[in-house]
Amino acid sequence: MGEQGLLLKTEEMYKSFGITKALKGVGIELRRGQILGLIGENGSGKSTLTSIVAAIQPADSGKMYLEGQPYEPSDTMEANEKGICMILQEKGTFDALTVAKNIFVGKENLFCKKGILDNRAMNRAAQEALDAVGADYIRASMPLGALNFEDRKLVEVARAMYMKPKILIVDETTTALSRNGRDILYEIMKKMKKEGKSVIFISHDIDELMEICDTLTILRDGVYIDTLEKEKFDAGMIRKLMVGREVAENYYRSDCESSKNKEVVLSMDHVSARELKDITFELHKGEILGFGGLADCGMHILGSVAFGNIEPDLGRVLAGDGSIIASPRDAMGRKIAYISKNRDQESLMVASSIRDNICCASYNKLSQGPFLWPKAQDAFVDRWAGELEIKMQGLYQYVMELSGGNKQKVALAKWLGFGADIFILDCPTRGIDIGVKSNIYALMEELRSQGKSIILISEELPEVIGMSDRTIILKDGRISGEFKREDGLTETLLIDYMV
Ligand SMILES: Nc1ncnc2c1ncn2[C@@H]1O[C@H](COP(=O)(O)OP(=O)(O)OP(=O)(O)O)[C@@H](O)[C@H]1O
Repeated sequence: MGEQGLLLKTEEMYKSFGITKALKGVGIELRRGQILGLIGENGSGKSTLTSIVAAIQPADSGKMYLEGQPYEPSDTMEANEKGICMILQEKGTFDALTVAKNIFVGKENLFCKKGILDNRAMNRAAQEALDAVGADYIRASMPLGALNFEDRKLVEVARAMYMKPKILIVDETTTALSRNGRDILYEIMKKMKKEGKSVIFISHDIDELMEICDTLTILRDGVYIDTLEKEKFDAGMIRKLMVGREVAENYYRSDCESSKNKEVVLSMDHVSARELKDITFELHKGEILGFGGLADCGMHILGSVAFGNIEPDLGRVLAGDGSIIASPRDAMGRKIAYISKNRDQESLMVASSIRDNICCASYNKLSQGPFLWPKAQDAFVDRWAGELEIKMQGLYQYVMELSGGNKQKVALAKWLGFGADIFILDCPTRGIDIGVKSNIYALMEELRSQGKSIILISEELPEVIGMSDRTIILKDGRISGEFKREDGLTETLLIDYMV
């Protein structure tokens, strides 16, 4: 490749956070019309590198070139003006503002005349931005807080695309999107490529990366490892380069038997709540019960209702002893744990330490009378953070400073430490790298063999099929099918019940 085709180049990028060396001399190259995938284990430096390119934070040292010229943006506005936009891993929007104000946050002056904001013009332009990315069903004048998690992400996509970027950076966004949202994003990437623009795409899904990207750059522990062109893509090789050792491809359960225990530990009795309609099921002891469907089928609400977060309009959620679960307090009293898909907002206290997050559900266990024993807390956190291999500087580090996958591990560590008997896991491996993913599946099998029960909600059908004793498919808020593990399930069969 001649320098001519080169759009962006980084050289010798270094970045440390205290004792953590997030980037150790990373250089990458991005060509015009290229979709470049970035892959690496949790904490390998992907978000750090791309957020420096998008000027969200500065590097400690290193050089960047855009179209052959030194590129030294002082803030995100300047990066935007130079054609670089980034869609963040977690929430980058404000609930209290309208969709339009979120799209034009910081750019309100585009719609100001003599100091007065022309809301109608702003709404019109925002609607055009939404329509242009295929999210025309989202209304620009709505408050953002009224949208679901997936649609909020699309607002961010519309905001980025309104800037007509030359380089779009997509950081682990597809796992936050519905199928429809993913298709929208893939279309955008393909269109950019056709127009000679470029994309940096971060994902943990190797199949997705191999399909979408032209080139893959692999990072490990803040170090550049290798770059592969499409014709050299090989899943086994990519995994090996990422982790530094061979990783088995098949990490799901190998048995084909369903659990036979009939003891009911949790049930829903004709529950209707928001988009859920007339849901009845029983979860048994020692069972993994999978829920699958399209992102808007109601399965994410189901998890929240089962934990008592959302009150049913009709029907009841019952614990095994027949008592009603009407609040998270009731749920925790019955040893029920819940991990939401909406990780940073609902599963974690990101502005608190790792220690507080892991201990917060277990203070009863860690206290004696009114006293909390710091040493007991430290040992507790050490044990569970170790079990999940959380990459951190120390127990007192803020959760917001962790990489995405390590945040997810903190959420899991909290509930494992709590000693829950029932786990409601909504997209538990979201953003988690393949090495740790297999540990989480092994952990789920172990919990099951200890007689614990799991509700696994996931948009990844292979995960649901691979791990569940029984699978329930939801469609438009209703149960459309129920299958046992031994039924020889395939994705194709289940998709027929989803759409
Ligand atoms: N603001 C910060 N303060 C302290 N440490 C940080 C901060 N941001 C990132 N780090 C650390 O830098 C390292 C690299 O993190 P980064 O988010 O770049 O990883 P990643 O490859 O994007 O991971 P993931 O796949 O989990 O999203 C991690 O150890 C992380 O904890």
